[in-house]
Amino acid sequence: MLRWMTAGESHGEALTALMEGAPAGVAITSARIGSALARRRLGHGRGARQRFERDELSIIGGIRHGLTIGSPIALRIGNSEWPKWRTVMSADPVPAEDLLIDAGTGDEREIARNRPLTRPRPGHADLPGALKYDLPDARPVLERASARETAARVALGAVAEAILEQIAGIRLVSHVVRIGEVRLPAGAPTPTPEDVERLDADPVRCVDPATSAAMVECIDAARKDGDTLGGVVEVIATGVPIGLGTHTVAASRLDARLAGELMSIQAVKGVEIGDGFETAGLPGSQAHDEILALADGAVTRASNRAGGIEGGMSNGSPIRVRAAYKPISTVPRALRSVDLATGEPATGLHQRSDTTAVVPGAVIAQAATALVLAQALLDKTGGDSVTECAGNLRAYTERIAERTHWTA
Ligand SMILES: Cc1cc2nc3c(=O)[nH]c(=O)nc-3n(C[C@H](O)[C@H](O)[C@H](O)COP(=O)(O)O)c2cc1C
Ligand SMILES: C=C(O[C@@H]1CC(C(=O)O)=C[C@@H](OP(=O)(O)O)[C@H]1O)C(=O)O
Repeated sequence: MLRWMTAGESHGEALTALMEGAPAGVAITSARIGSALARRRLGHGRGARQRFERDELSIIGGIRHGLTIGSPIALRIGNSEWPKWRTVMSADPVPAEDLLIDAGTGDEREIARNRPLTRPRPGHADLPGALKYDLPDARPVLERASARETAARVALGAVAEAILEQIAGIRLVSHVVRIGEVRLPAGAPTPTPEDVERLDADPVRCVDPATSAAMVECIDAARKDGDTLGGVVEVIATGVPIGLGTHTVAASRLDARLAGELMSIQAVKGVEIGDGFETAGLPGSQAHDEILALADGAVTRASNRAGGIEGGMSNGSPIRVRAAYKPISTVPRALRSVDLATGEPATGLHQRSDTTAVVPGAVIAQAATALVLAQALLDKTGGDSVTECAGNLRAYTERIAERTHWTA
């Protein structure tokens, strides 16, 4: 079974990403993983940190000469800003005087880094985390809650996309469909994997230039107003064979697995499969995707409102999922809070923040989707090598083609 895990803190030395269960023979390079990491850094609405921080990728294990070798894949994403955080985030104890609020440098940013974080931000992990883990300072909580962790998941997502592509020809694309109140109009074209370069070039990863301009304006207005924004992203996977996931075990349903993984992304508060929320209001006669033809393994449907999943299984149509991001909780126009050290009224901590995470959020949602689809694909095909997995998939699809070959 394909499994993955990440470790590391936002301002720590590095993030670590581990993947177990990838077959041997998947072509993947640090350039390909690096370009996924670079894509996550694109987009209008992020704060200063994205401009100066660099992801320093190294492949530690599981890949040799550009091919996976079947062993666990280990990736390290070093943080170029580590020297500034070496004391605050030291794993070993440090002398108390080094952690004084003003360690003598007189540098305001240095002072801010060292100060205990006792003014929890409503919407962030600070308050429940500090109380649950019995910590006087929310620093350790926000360090791990931070979406910096998504760099590790995006790196793993690049491996997952290579697995999907090389075994089954499955490809993914992600885009932004809403930021604040600005929405992609109904009827706008749905992007395909061929549109990736164009989407990368757009400041808000939007297919429609007029909507993109309105989204940029909306982000700029929020920033000027000391506020933050949320929005909605969509991920589309094409070339998915029938039968990934299962109706037989609740937790193994493909839609359940996708929803769980997407919901695990920082700030995601809603997941939609296909037109889930809209179809809730339609009569059944208009809500489903009529089957127009079934021949030699190919299914023709009148629509794809189900987002390519029926009964917890892929149905051969493109998979289409959406994730709703809430607005960033470090609101410059700080929200009311209570100081954890004194119990006195305070305002939530604010040093710097993104205005919106929706644009990188699309890329992160794509990685999450790729990981779940790769896991479901390998569940279906089994196999220790790409050749074996692809052969098993071929035998299965040939059987479906055989079953749906109608002779007069
Ligand atoms: C790409 C990305 C960037 C984010 N940047 C910030 C930020 O600058 N400030 C902030 O308060 N939250 C930011 N968040 C959201 C927090 O990480 C998230 O709200 C927090 O961990 C609490 O988790 P929850 O919102 O899922 O409940 C970001 C999220 C993502 C996906
Ligand atoms: C570093 C990243 O995102 C960070 C995620 C984040 C948060 O609270 O989630 C808060 C911000 O960091 P800071 O509080 O240090 O300014 C973002 O920059 C990244 O995505 O690479």
